[in-house]
Amino acid sequence: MEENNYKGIREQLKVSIENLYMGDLQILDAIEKGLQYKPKQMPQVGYQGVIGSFSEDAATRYFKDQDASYTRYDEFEEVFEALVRGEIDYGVLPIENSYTGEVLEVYDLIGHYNLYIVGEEIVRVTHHLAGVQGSKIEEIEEVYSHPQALGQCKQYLRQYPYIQSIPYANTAMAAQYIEQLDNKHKAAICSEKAANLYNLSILQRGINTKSNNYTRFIILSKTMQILPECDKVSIAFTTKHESGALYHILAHFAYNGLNLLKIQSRPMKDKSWHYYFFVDLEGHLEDANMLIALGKVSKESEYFSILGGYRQSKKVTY
Ligand SMILES: O=C(O)C(=O)C[C@]1(C(=O)O)C=C[C@@H](O)C=C1
Repeated sequence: MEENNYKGIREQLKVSIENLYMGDLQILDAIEKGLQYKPKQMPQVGYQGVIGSFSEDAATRYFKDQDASYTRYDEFEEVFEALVRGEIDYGVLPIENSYTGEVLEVYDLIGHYNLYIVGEEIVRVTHHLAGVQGSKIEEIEEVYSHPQALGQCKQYLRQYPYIQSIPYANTAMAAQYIEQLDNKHKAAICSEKAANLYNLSILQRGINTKSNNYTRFIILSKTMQILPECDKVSIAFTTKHESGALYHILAHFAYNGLNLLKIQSRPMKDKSWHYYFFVDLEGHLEDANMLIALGKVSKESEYFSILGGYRQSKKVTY
């Protein structure tokens, strides 16, 4: 009598997913490693700016239940470098604001460094105009802040066309600089915490154009770390330069019932008019439909990388 080789649907599904990743099995290995990760006690966390920045706010909110220690860096790229060196376990970086949009430098750095997104935190961003003690709005000639913050307060600043907006590395670093300058003609746009810490007086509160002003921060790590409740997946890929290439890739998300949350393109710096696509999808890296779609996309794209699976940030309630 002939033997029945029926393996069961689950077993067959596993084999067909494995076949889909043939030649790219390291992708499945990285996911499996990510699923086995155990949260580290007392992590070292890095962010750009100084205390009082929105990045510090995002970092301390995200790691509030862990006994984390924090290291500050002057530039976004220094946070990436510290992660690669193993100096910190996590880096917290702004990626997108609800009003001014993407922090493009951070997208470009994600494309350049092989790091993973392991979480995200959305924070409410309220900006204040702050000057040295005794200064008055009418006397301000220059205002310093991060370009994103200047953009988020543009409407307010338009009332004072004689005030020059000067880009600075970070909102709280701008506040610290104003304290050092001790000049009543210069001001910073920063958080209330930064104004208090750097001994500035708030000349005008809440100057952001939209009161519902939020910035989404990502948490980066050297390894994939997938929590059980993960409901968001980020990937990066490049397509062939031919008709329908992106359309065909996006079709895999539609056919597998995946909701696309965001798509962003960025130029490949060493290949003119070619682009990296960064895509966020709703779902879990353990789901069969997700693995099938990503397996197909990896086969059809010239470059493909899973940036991570993580939990979507909770709604901001403060
Ligand atoms: O963290 C800070 O305070 C920053 O200056 C950075 C940053 C950003 O790059 O988006 C963070 C949040 C706000 O959107 C404005 C500026």
